[in-house]
Amino acid sequence: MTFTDMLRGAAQANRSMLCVGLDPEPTRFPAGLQGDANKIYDFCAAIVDATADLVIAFKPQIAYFSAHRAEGQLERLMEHMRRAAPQVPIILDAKRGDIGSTAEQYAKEAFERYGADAVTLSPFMGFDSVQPYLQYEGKGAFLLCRTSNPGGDDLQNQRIAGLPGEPRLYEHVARLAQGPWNLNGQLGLVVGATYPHEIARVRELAPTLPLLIPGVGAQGGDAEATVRAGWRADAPIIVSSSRAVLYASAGGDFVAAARREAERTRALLQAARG
Ligand SMILES: O=c1ccn([C@@H]2O[C@H](COP(=O)(O)O)[C@@H](O)[C@H]2O)c(=O)[nH]1
Repeated sequence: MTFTDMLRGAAQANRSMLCVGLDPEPTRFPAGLQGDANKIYDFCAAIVDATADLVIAFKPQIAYFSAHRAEGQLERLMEHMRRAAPQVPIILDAKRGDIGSTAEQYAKEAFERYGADAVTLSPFMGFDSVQPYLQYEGKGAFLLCRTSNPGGDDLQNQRIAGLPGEPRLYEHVARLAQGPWNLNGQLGLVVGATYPHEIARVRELAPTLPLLIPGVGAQGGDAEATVRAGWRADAPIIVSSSRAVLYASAGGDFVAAARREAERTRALLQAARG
């Protein structure tokens, strides 16, 4: 089964376009786990178990694990997600980008070591830095296109003078991903929920690609505008929220609170489809 098949299956089964992001920060854990980096697995597994029937995907962000020397816990968590929620695809948010020989190692890390179904990548180093990931049949790769942070303007919004029509860099990335770079239909794009106009533009240029859309919740992105701009019946969007779900409560009820916030966000997104 390919990553895209998994996405469609989870969207349908869970009636969802919500992705729960797993960004474990021990200082924000509830009492009993608080400050303890050895509890990263326990915290994340509890969130996974509470939300697995509500999501289209899970998105662990690798930095939150490696910063705490918790790669072993990430391996266990990936195994747990595959066992407890086999229908839900896992997007490893690693934002890799390097020369081909190094990219081969990063691809091996994402798909063989961690068993991710998809990975996030920076396209900045060009196609040969993306190609090694495409050797893994059925796996997905999301290219950063128009990111959710204000600094995304610095490069992504600049026009490329040498190209016909002087497209903005993010528009060029969207065209490449929809067209010549998408050799086996494995590519998707990352577009921030904080920029709904750009989501709409990316959707115009990349009508069939899955869009990974972080930025609702803690970053204040507009969930309804996001869906109106990006959702198409035949092209999934994966709207990701991390902190708003993970830290919905700092108390002993954090699991129930996370589920409530995931339910609330899922309902908001579904309702916006019109
Ligand atoms: O443009 C981007 C690309 C990736 N991210 C990642 O998504 C989550 C957002 O977390 P929240 O707590 O929901 O704000 C985080 O892992 C980022 O690294 C992004 O925010 N924007």
